[in-house]
Amino acid sequence: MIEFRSVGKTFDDGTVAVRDFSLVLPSHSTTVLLGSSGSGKTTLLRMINRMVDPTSGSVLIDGADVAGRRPVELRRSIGYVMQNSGLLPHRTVIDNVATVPVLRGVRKRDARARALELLDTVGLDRALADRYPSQLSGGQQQRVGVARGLAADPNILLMDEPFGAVDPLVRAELQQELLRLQGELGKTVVFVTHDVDEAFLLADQVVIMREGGEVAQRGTPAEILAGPADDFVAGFIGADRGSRRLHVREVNGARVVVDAQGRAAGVLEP
Ligand SMILES: Nc1ncnc2c1ncn2[C@@H]1O[C@H](COP(=O)(O)OP(=O)(O)OP(=O)(O)O)[C@@H](O)[C@H]1O
Repeated sequence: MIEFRSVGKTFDDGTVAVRDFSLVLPSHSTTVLLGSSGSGKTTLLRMINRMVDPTSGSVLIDGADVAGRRPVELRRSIGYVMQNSGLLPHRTVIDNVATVPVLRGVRKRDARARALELLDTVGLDRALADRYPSQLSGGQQQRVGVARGLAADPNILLMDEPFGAVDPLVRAELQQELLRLQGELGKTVVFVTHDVDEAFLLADQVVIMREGGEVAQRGTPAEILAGPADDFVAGFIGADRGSRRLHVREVNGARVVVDAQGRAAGVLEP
């Protein structure tokens, strides 16, 4: 379990990124921080592995304050996947995946063998292992990024807009892959995005954020859809535009669910 207790962050230049943020993130589930640019999502994510230290309050992992952990050691024990995969350009795919385990003392041969297994896990062909990142597509690079995030077998996986830079089709594929992986591995995933559909698809818990790290609403996707807390949330998730309203239409005796544009979304079971 990860817990933010009245956390604040004011950067050296006086920017208040987060005022007072509290949240519990249950283990083995996915929490999505959803909000527009500058709402403090990345800052909060990075507090978990001490890439950023809060200026007030504390962050706890399984009840222990991360302030008591050595940052480098903590960072290597937590998976981190970012938007542009963050791969080392002069290292091959397999070396990129094996880097952290080697730094943690795993023998190189063992780390490479495990890295090959991880390529399978994220749905990448082992034939790509000796390529350099620039020789991969964007979607393949992101998969390598996920494999690298999983390499140290962390309990916690931090994902900062990991699929933001790939085209919509590949993005949808990566989202499905993450759902499958999460079903198998059951990590504690913290996922940052400003894409509402992505958030609702992946999250067990969604946290909708306003500027300054203020929580506008927290709940399951169904709870938020069923009852947006205010106009800000309704606007953010598109409820006010009716774009998430589904209707039932009778077609040849069957009840078909259609979206705001009249597109068929599915059939209601009798
Ligand atoms: N190192 C820094 N120094 C000063 N201000 C910063 C620093 N890092 C972030 N900020 C500011 O803190 C605020 C929150 O930034 P943060 O990156 O956490 O937002 P975000 O919600 O992740 O945004 P995005 O979706 O654009 O990544 C912004 O106003 C940003 O400009």
